[in-house]
Amino acid sequence: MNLRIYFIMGSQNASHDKPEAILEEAAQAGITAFQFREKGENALTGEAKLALGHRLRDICRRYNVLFFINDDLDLAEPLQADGIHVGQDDTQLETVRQMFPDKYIGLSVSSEREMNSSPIQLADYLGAGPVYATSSKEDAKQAVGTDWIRSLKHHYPSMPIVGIGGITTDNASSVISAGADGVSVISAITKASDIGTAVRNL
Ligand SMILES: Cc1ncc(COP(=O)(O)OP(=O)(O)O)c(N)n1
Ligand SMILES: Cc1ncsc1CCOP(=O)(O)O
Ligand SMILES: [Mg+2]
Repeated sequence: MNLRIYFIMGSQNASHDKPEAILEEAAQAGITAFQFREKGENALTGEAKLALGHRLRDICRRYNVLFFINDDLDLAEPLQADGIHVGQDDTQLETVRQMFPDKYIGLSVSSEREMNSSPIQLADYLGAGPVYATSSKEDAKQAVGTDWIRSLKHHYPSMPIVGIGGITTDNASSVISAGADGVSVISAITKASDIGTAVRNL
């Protein structure tokens, strides 16, 4: 499971181009994982969401990029997702693991309290953040900094961790130096003037 450059996007993040075009360019440039996160005020629902999911899934398959779905467990089978990402307010990790014993499952963990109350060993990786301030998530928690990655890695040395939130080509190396196995980004790619360069710099 290669989470080194983990790109997240839904149609709400693709203001200047089609999500398919953005993902194709990012995949060509070397992202290793992708999460379909269709969320927020103008997010697609129902058939339109599923159809976009299928198109993005196909791109990931062509480039050998891992395909994750965010929150919406109903998409996992129809889109033949490699994995699912859930947070603390989503379906409980125990339930997700029971439903999908063979898929990768990621869990968001933002604090010591969340860490202590989560069945961490049921996860395949942890999403740690927001590391820095972000404007891509309306209900984002307070930024936790790279110290949180250090602390999580200390408690779970063999659990893969990706940093998320406000990560850019300038600060990604600090996230990796703190112990993360990968960086997870939305705007560093969707808002880049040159997506290929952004991915390669990440
Ligand atoms: C890789 C990764 N890490 C963290 C998150 C955040 O998940 P969550 O806290 O459930 O928030 P939403 O993304 O659902 O708004 C993530 N999606 N991916
Ligand atoms: C989904 C999510 N979870 C925590 S921060 C965040 C948004 C990350 O977006 P960006 O990379 O643009 O800061
Ligand atoms: Mg969630």
